[in-house]
Amino acid sequence: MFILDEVKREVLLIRKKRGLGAGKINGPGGKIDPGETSLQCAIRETQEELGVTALDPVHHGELWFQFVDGLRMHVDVYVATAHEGEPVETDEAVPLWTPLHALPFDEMWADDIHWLERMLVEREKFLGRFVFDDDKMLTHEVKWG
Ligand SMILES: Nc1nc2c([nH]c(=O)n2[C@H]2C[C@H](O)[C@@H](COP(=O)(O)OP(=O)(O)OP(=O)(O)O)O2)c(=O)[nH]1
Repeated sequence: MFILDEVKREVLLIRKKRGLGAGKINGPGGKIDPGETSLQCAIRETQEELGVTALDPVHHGELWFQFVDGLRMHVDVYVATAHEGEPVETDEAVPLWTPLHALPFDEMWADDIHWLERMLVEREKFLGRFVFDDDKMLTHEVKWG
């Protein structure tokens, strides 16, 4: 989930403290619970990780990851331009309001540089496919529109 402040031109990121991608900067998110939609999951994870409720999130993209060890992962990406509550640090994450022109790609997942800024600035929708060997991205392919 990427929450935007359109006036300040900032996005609410997190530094993740534990779980997959611990130490990395990312949008809030996590695994779908039984019976939940991906949208409900993204809203719940954002509440759990930051104490903030995203309002009217829009589905903006899909990430398909193939890891060489066989693991596959599918991630739905949402953008919200309104929210309730002020972000707080939790056991899971530190909130980071970040200018859209200064996204910290060197501390993010390796694929993010290929879609995140264009999605947030141009508000385009996308589909991304990536092959990873552990943390290292081997191939990337992004389709827009
Ligand atoms: N931006 C971006 N996000 C990614 C990438 N890979 C990846 O798993 N994510 C997201 C999807 C999830 O929101 C989050 C990983 O969460 P997870 O489901 O494995 O982990 P978690 O430990 O937080 O899960 P949970 O126990 O809270 O459900 O990171 C990536 O390459 N780029």
